[in-house]
Amino acid sequence: MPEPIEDFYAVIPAGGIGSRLWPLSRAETPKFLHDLTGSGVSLLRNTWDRLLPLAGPERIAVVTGKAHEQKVETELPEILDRNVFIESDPRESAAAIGLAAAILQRREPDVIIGSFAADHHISRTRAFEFAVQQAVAVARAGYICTIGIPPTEPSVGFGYIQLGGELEVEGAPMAAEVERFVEKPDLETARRYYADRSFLWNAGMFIGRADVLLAELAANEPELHAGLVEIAEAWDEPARRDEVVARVWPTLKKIAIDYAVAEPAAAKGRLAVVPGHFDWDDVGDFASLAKLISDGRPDRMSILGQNDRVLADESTGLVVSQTNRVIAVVGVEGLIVVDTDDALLVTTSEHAQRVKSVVGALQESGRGSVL
Ligand SMILES: Nc1nc2c(ncn2[C@@H]2O[C@H](COP(=O)(O)OP(=O)(O)O[C@H]3O[C@H](CO)[C@@H](O)[C@H](O)[C@@H]3O)[C@@H](O)[C@H]2O)c(=O)[nH]1
Repeated sequence: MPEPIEDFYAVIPAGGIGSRLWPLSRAETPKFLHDLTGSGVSLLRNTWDRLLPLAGPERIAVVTGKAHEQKVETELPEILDRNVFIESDPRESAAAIGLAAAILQRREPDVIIGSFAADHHISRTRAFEFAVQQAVAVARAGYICTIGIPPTEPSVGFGYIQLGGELEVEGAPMAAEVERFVEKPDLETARRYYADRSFLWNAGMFIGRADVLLAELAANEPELHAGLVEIAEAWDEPARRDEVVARVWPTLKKIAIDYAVAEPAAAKGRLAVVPGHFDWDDVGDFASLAKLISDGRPDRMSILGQNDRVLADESTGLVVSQTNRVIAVVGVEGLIVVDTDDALLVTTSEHAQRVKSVVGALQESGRGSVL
């Protein structure tokens, strides 16, 4: 096991409702609070455990919404209070990660931070650790470093990283400059990038010196940066924090870090990448969840939950059972059934990405209580 990296802080932004996993993932209990892989613990807890050898328990921070504060602390009883950063409302990943960067940089001017999604599945953790160790070495050299995953399909759900020239950084033998970063291209572009072997998927991890990340944010989104710095200055003073947060946070622009930092940094030659040779899955929809838990047997029905109540005969796909109801599936391929107390979803693997639209429709039609 590696020794924790001295000047490193791991940040876990835990927000977003995982709308493609509705009705399993809800506003109250989003994806990161679920055990989707049968490991016995939530994805958030898995993320914490994975980061522990790299950062140590006192140097992992979580950025999350007010509504999830209690649950996060139950999942991570050893997290220090000073490392839980609560947002009054979600303002997307640039604000969430930027807030952590601004607070931590004020406390420790030269700190290197790594941001890691709360809801991904990763196996072969030694290879993950090696990638992060290399990314930290690259960050010390002044770059913002991403981790790139070899694509397996032309997905439109990921950012794409085009590899540039090799980087000469000690401790990072596989690092390269990023020629171009393109967040979630359209299908035609994704197909082109997939066919071109110089592109990797962005794994959604950003490692950089906090001051470098903040400088990039200041250059591209000056008002967002100024607001975050104002909040960070008051954060560790309880008497001022509430007033400043209440006044400034709601004014901050909602934008993903991929647009606010990664794309522009790549255009200026300040973004780097280390390939990740570990198994990585963002468990973004039910089709990928079905694949993940199929145990290498796509010819069978995967079952999550009360599996003694599910009868599957010559069927493939996924049944998620959260009720006492018996579910029988006969002779259907690629079926997805998600049964919860107040909502039932039926779709197919092929259409799993479209589940997100149900969430929008429920919101618009005033039936948001089941979200
Ligand atoms: N605290 C907090 N966290 C947030 C918020 N919005 C998003 N996050 C967190 O930020 C991370 C990224 O989430 P998204 O911004 O929804 O990104 P995405 O659609 O999953 O795409 C990102 O990840 C892909 C890999 O899964 C990348 O391929 C892509 O380029 C991008 O970085 C996740 O950990 C999510 O929980 C927020 O308002 N508050």
